Amino acid sequence: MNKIIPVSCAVIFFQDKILAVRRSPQMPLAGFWEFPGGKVEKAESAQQCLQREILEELNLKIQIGNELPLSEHSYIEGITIQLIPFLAQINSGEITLLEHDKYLWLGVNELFEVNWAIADIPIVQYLKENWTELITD
Ligand SMILES: Nc1nc2c([nH]c(=O)n2[C@@H]2O[C@H](COP(=O)(O)OP(=O)(O)OP(=O)(O)O)[C@@H](O)[C@H]2O)c(=O)[nH]1
Repeated sequence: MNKIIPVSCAVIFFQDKILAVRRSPQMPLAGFWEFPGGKVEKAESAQQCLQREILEELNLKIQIGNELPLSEHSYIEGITIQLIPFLAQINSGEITLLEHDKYLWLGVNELFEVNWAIADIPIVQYLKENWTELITD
């Protein structure tokens, strides 16, 4: 039996760059870069989850935009992570790393300079291919 775990994540953009965060040593997949977000809980939408997680992880309030294509990956047999990415912009707050240990703003030519979690790679590739249409201020 395969279990699907929906995970919302935010592609936060600002001045032609997107925000990437690094998983800290105490997290699974430590050292890998990802988009901030987390598992969608019962009784919340993917967007509600994202507002909650971004506040918990970065102390930011965001405005959520379009949903981007899903990416699925199975790190463990029988469990599939279904990543649901949304474009987002910061509404208020300063980035405060409450769970991750590093963040970077990446431009289109820097996207692959970090070691992304495997499930993120198709999303990053999609961003690279559609950058101008997607990431405009
Ligand atoms: N948030 C987030 N998780 C990702 C990404 N890519 C990716 O493979 N994942 C995986 O998706 C899962 C999300 O778990 P999480 O630890 O961020 O979520 P959470 O805060 O709800 O976790 P918890 O309830 O286990 O504490 C992890 O297995 C994580 O490695 C990504 O870009 N963002």
